[in-house]
Order: sequence, then structure tokens, then C-alpha cells
Amino acid sequence: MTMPWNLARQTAREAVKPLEAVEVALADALGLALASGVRALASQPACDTSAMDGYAVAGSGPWTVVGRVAAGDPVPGATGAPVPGRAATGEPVPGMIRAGEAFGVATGAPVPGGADSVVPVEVCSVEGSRLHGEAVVGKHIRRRGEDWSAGDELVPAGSAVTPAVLGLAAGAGHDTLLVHRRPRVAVVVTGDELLHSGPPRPGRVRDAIGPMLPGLLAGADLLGTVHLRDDPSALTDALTSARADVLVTCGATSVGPADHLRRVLHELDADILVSGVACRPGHPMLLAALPDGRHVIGLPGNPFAALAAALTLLRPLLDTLGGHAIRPPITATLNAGAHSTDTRLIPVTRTGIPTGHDRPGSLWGAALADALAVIPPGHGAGEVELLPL
Ligand SMILES: Nc1nc2c(c(=O)[nH]1)N[C@H]1C(S)=C(S)[C@@H](COP(=O)(O)OP(=O)(O)OC[C@H]3O[C@@H](n4cnc5c(N)ncnc54)[C@H](O)[C@@H]3O)O[C@H]1N2
Ligand code: MOO
Repeated sequence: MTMPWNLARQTAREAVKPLEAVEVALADALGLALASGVRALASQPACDTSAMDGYAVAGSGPWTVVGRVAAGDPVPGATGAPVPGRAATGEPVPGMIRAGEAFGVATGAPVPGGADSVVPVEVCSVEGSRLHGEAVVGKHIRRRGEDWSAGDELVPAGSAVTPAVLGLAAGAGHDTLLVHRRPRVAVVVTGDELLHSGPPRPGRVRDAIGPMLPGLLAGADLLGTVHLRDDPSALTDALTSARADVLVTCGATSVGPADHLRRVLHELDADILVSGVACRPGHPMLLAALPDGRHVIGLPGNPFAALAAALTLLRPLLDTLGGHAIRPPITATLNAGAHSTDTRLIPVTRTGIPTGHDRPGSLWGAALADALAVIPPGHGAGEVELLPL
């Protein structure tokens, strides 16, 4: 039942549907996927705006300075808007300027109607109310709606909410975003031999997977991690009681006397979707659906194999549950020894240089790496996919 690596990843992606959509405050949306596209609630800029500190001018110079407006001031002369009370001439500020007139503006301030350019302060001089300089028609005015118009879709559904998306959404007028809720994950670490503090010693090893997992659950909520001895009834209880969408087990995937996971899943009537993957490391990894709709990911006990399995099955499953669209792969050109029948997952830098130290029990190479490179069976030289760490 060993499955090719690509098919295993696809099976994990397609095993679930995106979780329900929820409306959350901007600050709570980071890392989640948009359930609907972000549309602009207003045009940007909302009116013709100065891109420089200087003077909005009409026609060619010299000009008479008839007023001044700062960022945050109302649009000069807009209907009903108070006219800024800082007219340099002491005259009422006109709604429009006419040829030969200038209006002092700050970067981001609205420009008065009739202005056909902004002259930056560095390239002009003022004597009393006379302004001298050269104007280039259209220069340094950000026109209303130049970036986007009200109603434009700025970011499509399925995109991850990044810091830039949050800033953009706020700029476009949003206080909340519609996102898919975070998948809830519970972790079960098994093994009589595991220690959770202090140095390892003969016969006892430190749990290296429990501490690694929270960082692999971006966009998900970790409900908790339990540590179990190699006891099938404790494993059964843990799998039945967790209220998570996804249960991640570590260890017990193999065929040893203490490796109970497959038997326990069978007794729970689970549908085994992936049972073994043709890849190195990580081949005993497993994906199962429990009758109540929750999913179980079985990570092998060898820590680097667990990492490889998390990137193969867990991340794609969480991506779909979280509503994330599939993104084009990141690739690098890499000439690494391929296996004849199995996909190899090897730790590499972002430029595709293998870091080595990649035995299944060791996270050393992965700790020095930026990604795992996916080397398909029989691969020669050329581009391969990178799974970012
Ligand atoms: N007869 C066979 N034996 C094994 C096979 C096989 O096909 N036939 N596959 C090997 C491969 S490949 C892997 S990977 C492991 C998977 O083992 P399990 O998932 O059953 O895990 P354990 O047996 O409990 O542990 C294996 C290894 O990893 C250490 N371990 C376990 N948990 C942790 C942890 N949280 N942190 C650090 N290290 C951990 C454990 O001490 C063992 O050394 O099976 C092979 N055997
Ligand atoms: O998944 Mo196992 O190494 O291949 O350790």
C-alpha cells in the first residue's frame, strides 16, 4: 500500500474541505486564508493628492501663493468642507486655483481643483507671496483612484493574510476580514523511552518531535500535547477524546511490538487514506479519517522522518482545512543523488545546497537548512521543488 510521494501529498490536500468562514478583526487574521477577496471600500487616493512637499500650481510661473493645506486637512474648497485657515495671503482659500496661482501642499495633502502639477520645495523659491520655479504638467500629483478604485478586488480569496495584506486591507477601509477559521490540532507523543528534560542517556532519548511541532502548525491552533507510554488503550483514549480537527501522533507507526497506531486505528474503524509513502525518510507515515470526520496524521518516531512526514501530509492537510490556495512551487536547481524507486527529501539551503547530516534520526541537517528538496525517483540534474522549513 506504499504510495508515491506526490500522490500522498495530493491525497492529504484532497482529504478535507476548508473549514467555515469567520469574520475577525484585522489583528486576528494574520496567517489565515481569506474566505472572500479583499475589495477596496474607497478609491486610493480618495482625491487628487500631492506626492511631494511643495506647491500645487496652475499654469506656468511665477505664481501667486494663495493658500496652504497640510495632510489631514479637508479638501480645499470641497463642498461643505471648512477651508483651511492658513492661507498665506490672508485671503480666503479658493476651491479652485486659476492659472498663475499656487497653493502650498504637504505630501499626502489634497490638491485644490485646477492645479496641474506640484512643484517640490527644493526646486522653487518664494519671495513674499511670489513663487518662482519650473512646473512639469501632471508631475507629483497622485490622481484620485490612481492606485485602485472603490470596488476593485485587491487580493483574491484563498490568499494568506500577510502583514502586507493587513496593511493593504486597512488602507482600503477594512476593520475586519472574512477568513477560514484555524484548524485545531492535538498532538500525541508516544514512547516509553522518551525524556522531556535533561540530557539523553543510554536507552532514553529526548523527545525532539514535540518541541518541533508547534512551529510546523502555522495558521492552526495547537490545543495541547500529551505524552503517552507505548500503551494502546492510552492511545485509543487520546484519539477518541481530543476535540481537534486533526490529531497528530508521533511514533508507533512501524511494525515493532510497541507500534500500536495501525491496530488502534483499525479498532476505531478509521479509513486509512495513506499507509506508507515511497519516500526517504518518513516512509511509515500515515493519514487516516476517523468515522466522526476528524483526521489522524501518524508521524514516524525518527525525528527527521517526522519532519519529512509533517511537510508531506500535515502541512497540505492544514492548508486545505485553512482554505489556503495552492501556490506555485518554489524551486532550485539541484544535482543530488536520486533513489531508484523512492522520493528523497533532503535538507538544503535556499540556493539548493545540501546541508548533509540527514539521517532519519537526526535533525542536524534540517536545522541548518531553509527547505527540504524533493528529489523524485530517478531524478538527474535540474530543477526540483523546495518545501520551505
Ligand atoms: N522492521 C522494521 N522496522 C522499522 C521499519 C520497517 O519498515 N520495518 N521502518 C523504520 C523506519 S523507516 C522508521 S521511520 C521507524 C518508525 O518508527 P515508529 O514510528 O514506530 O517510532 P518508534 O519505533 O517509536 O521510534 C523509532 C525511533 O525514533 C525514536 N523516537 C521516537 N519518538 C521520538 C521522539 N518523539 N523524539 C525523538 N526520537 C523519537 C525512537 O527512540 C526510535 O529510535 O521505524 C523503523 N523500523
Ligand atoms: O522514515 Mo524512516 O527513516 O525512513 O526513518
